[in-house]
Amino acid sequence: MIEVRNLTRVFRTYKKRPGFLGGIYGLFKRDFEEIAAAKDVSFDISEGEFVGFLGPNGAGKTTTLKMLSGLIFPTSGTARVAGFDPTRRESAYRRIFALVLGQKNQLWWDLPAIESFQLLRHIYGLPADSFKSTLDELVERLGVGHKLNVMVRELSLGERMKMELIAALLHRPRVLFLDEPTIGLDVVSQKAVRQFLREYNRQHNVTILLTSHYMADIQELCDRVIVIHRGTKIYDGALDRLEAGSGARGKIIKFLPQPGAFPENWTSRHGKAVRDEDGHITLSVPAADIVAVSQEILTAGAVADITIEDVPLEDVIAELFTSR
Ligand SMILES: Nc1ncnc2c1ncn2[C@@H]1O[C@H](COP(=O)(O)OP(=O)(O)OP(=O)(O)O)[C@@H](O)[C@H]1O
Repeated sequence: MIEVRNLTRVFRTYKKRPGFLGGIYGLFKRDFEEIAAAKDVSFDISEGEFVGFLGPNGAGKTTTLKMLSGLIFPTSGTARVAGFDPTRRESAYRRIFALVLGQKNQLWWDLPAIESFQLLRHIYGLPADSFKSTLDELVERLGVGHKLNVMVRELSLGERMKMELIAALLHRPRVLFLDEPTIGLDVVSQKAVRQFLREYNRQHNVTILLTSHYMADIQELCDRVIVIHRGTKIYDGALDRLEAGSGARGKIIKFLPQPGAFPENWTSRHGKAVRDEDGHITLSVPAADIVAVSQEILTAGAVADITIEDVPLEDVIAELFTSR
C-alpha cells in the first residue's frame, strides 16, 4: 500500500545574524544552512498494517508524512501510496488518504463541527446517504453526538481531536497518516482515541502510519515500528524485537523494605540499587538474573512490597538514539 524509496528532503534555511545590523548585513549577503530532514528513507507498508513511526523531536517524521501526503515535495527519492505518486496531487489520491496533524486544526474554529462535516461532504462529493451512515457510525463510536452543534473553539481538546478524526474519515480513506493524534489529551481521552483507532483499523482494514511520543499509543496499537533519527531510518521491524534486542533489556525490580530492614548503603551483588525519597529501592537487572536477585532481596531483609516490571519502552528507544 505504501512504497517509499530513498526519500530525501533537504530544507535550506536563511540564518539571520543577530540584531539590527545583522538584518542589514542579510540584505547584502545571505548565509544559508541546509538540513536534511529525511535522508534516503525507504520502507514498505502493506494494506491494513498499523505502523508506529518513532523518533525524537526534529527526527523527520512530520516531514516524511507531509511528503507522503503531497504537501511538500521530496528533494529526491520516490513514494507511492495505493499506486499514486503523492507529488502529482491528483484528486483521486486526495480521496483515498487523510492526514491528521494533532497540533493543527482542519475544522473551522467558529463553526459547529457538523457544519465543517457538511462542507467536507460537498468537497468530496459524498452521497447524502453514505455520508449520513459514515457520520452516524463515527459519532457513535467516539461518543460526541451531543457536541456536534457546539462551536469547535468551545470544545475540549479531547472532543476537538475526536471531531478532527471524524473529519478525516468521512470520505472513508484507505490510508491514514496520524501525526500525534493524542498530544495533550488526558489519559481517558487518549484511551478512547486509541480504542477507536484500533477498532477502526481492524474493521475497515485501513493502513495507518502513526507518530506519537506516547509509548502507550505505540505499544497498544502497533506491532511494527519504524524508527527514524536525524532523518535516517535506524530500525524497521517488530516492536517486540526492538524491546528484546535492546541493550536496555531486562527487568526493573522495585521493593519497599520494612523500616530498618535494609541498611542505607545496601546494594545487590547483581547491580546498583537506587533508593528513592519514599524508601523504595530499585534495581535494573538482566532478565536471566531475575530469580537470583529476588531471592537475594528476600533473604537480605523483611520486605513490605515488591514489583518486577519490564524496562519502559521509552528507555529502550532512548538507548537506541544515544547509541547512534
Ligand atoms: N519548512 C521547514 N523549513 C526548514 N526546516 C524545516 C522545515 N520543516 C522542518 N524542518 C526541519 O527539519 C527537521 C525535521 O523536522 P520534522 O518536523 O519533520 O521533525 P519531527 O520528527 O516531526 O519532530 P517532532 O517530533 O518534534 O514533531 C527539523 O530539524 C526541522 O527544524
